[in-house]
Amino acid sequence: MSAVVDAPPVAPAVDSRAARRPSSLALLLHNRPAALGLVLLILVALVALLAPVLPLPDPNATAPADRLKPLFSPGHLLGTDPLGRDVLSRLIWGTRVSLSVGIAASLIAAVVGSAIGLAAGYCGRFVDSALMRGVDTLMAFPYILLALAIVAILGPGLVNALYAIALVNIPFFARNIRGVTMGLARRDFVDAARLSGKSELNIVLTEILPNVLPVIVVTLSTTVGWMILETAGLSFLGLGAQPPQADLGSMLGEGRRLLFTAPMVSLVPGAMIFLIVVSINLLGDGIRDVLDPRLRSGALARPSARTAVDPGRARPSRAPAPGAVLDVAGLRAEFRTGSETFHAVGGVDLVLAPGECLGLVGESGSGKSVTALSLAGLVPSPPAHITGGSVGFGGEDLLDAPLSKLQALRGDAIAYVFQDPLSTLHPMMRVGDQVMEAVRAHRKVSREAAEARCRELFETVRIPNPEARMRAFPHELSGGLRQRVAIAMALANDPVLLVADEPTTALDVTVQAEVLRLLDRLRRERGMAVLFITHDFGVVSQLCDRIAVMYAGRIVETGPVKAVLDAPRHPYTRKLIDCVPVVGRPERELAAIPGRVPALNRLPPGCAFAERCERVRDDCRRGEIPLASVAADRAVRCLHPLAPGAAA
Ligand SMILES: Nc1ncnc2c1ncn2[C@@H]1O[C@H](COP(=O)(O)OP(=O)(O)OP(=O)(O)O)[C@@H](O)[C@H]1O
Repeated sequence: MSAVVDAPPVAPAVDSRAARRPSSLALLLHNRPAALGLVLLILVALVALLAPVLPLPDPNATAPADRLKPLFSPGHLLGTDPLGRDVLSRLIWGTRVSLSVGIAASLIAAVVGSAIGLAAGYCGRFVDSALMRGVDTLMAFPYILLALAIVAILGPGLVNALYAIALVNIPFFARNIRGVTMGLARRDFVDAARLSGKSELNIVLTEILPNVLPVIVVTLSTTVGWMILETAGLSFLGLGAQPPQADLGSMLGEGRRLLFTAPMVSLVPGAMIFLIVVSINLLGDGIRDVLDPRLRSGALARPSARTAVDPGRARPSRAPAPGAVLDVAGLRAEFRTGSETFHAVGGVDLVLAPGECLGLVGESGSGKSVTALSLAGLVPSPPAHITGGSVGFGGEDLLDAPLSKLQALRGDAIAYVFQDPLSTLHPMMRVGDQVMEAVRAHRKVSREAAEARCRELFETVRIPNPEARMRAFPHELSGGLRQRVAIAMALANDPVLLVADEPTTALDVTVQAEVLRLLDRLRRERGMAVLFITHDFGVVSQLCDRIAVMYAGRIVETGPVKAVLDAPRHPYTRKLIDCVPVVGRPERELAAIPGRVPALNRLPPGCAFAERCERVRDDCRRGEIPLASVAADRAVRCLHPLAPGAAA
């Protein structure tokens, strides 16, 4: 048994720190701007809360003899205002008032607005129309005019300003929450709750509300600052806090007339408003990041145009495979989220000859898609990083190629077809236009020529009545037709390599058989190499020349399809094949594979399948296990492989 590939060892990554999920507070504090906002806000709130016990002069006690004292005067650290009142004392008491009013108004707006949004979004129809027309009416007036009108009716005063600010902000919450609720109300888990006999109110409170809550909290955290500003605005206009009570807005208003002679009187409350609003906004952004796991993992961050490749990555030591279309060696990719690292691809080798079809199979999460997407740098970074290996294509290593080269190859020499065309096709564009766009992205051709090419492609993939179908939108086509459109798009520029990631999983068996026949015909006619990702051994045996079985990010067995399926050598391949039902053999026992795939952030040393393997011995758990040649064009990553004659 000779070693085919000496892959660098997988780090025995049992890092207990990495395995722990960081708490929300830890994540919040990890975000520096948010942590700064939190600290500032806590400081301001603490000082405001402690106002009654701090040794401050009476904020409302006037002393005309002490009027407009400058900063750092004895007994008046921040000076005095035109009535001789201590500015520091008024600032602290005013901050207390402004914070309370801003937070109270936000809470009222959040509770009432969210209740309206939940009711409108969940009930729909008449309730939605009635509630939303009311909300639209509120939104139709400029907010400050509306607040002025409300205060004019109720009379000036801080409490009335609070009601006014809360009221004008209700539509903001109502609209946001209605939108989110409408999306959730049509989801399967809500139908399941209804089927379980839950009442509508119960569904709203236990199914919808918990899902909406992060949105409410995020909206709240970002609007408190805004409401403090609005309260200050009303007080500035003399409609909020009434003399002698201090709040930040009224202090600003009082200092306005002395802006040039005694600027500190207005600059001090202005600076405090700025500080509070900035710290709340920084904190609000941090809370949003923590509450949304997609933001935390980087999934919502705009991914860079290519997967990040570590500059000092481990390079393969083997010679390039002669004549191969694709020559992947020692490919390693990982996801870094927070303090955790998931080793999704751990040293994969793949070689594809022109016109060859290689089936990449393995359980869900084994790293098939990440491998396939890494070829053209399509795994989103953050959080992905390619940490090792090479991707030989067209005589160069694509991991070293500049972005412009990758962009020129994508959709041209390397094309992809995915499982769900509905999510990859543009919902608002006619399918013909999308295929034409794919052609024109890489070829300088006229619209007429692109249209003719599109028609030709639709005929190639056997879409009936191509003229009419070209004008259809994706949702107007059946699943099978949509997948044919996706294949036509992939073929638009005669790719040398087609990567098909479970392209038939969502289709029924008859359509699946048609699409497979189509792919088989196309690759034979065009000499196109196909990397076909699937869970389905039936599909592999029908379409592929060779098979590569993946487990926990590594190829564990590879060889010609018939040889591997007839007599698998790796116990994992054997188990996978045993899980497949065979028509006409009801007596055959279907054995589920016991145990689970190991966590990719805690891969064990040695064989990753050891825990689930009946043939495991001590040496399996020690050190690196190479992918070793066991016959012509066959290799297995196992120290104790099955005997060659052990037929499946
Ligand atoms: N954006 C991501 N952040 C963190 N981990 C990810 C991300 N994308 C994929 N992974 C992880 O990488 C591993 C490999 O995923 P991949 O999609 O390649 O599996 P797969 O074999 O194609 O599975 P399936 O057959 O279900 O599509 C999985 O454990 C997955 O959880």
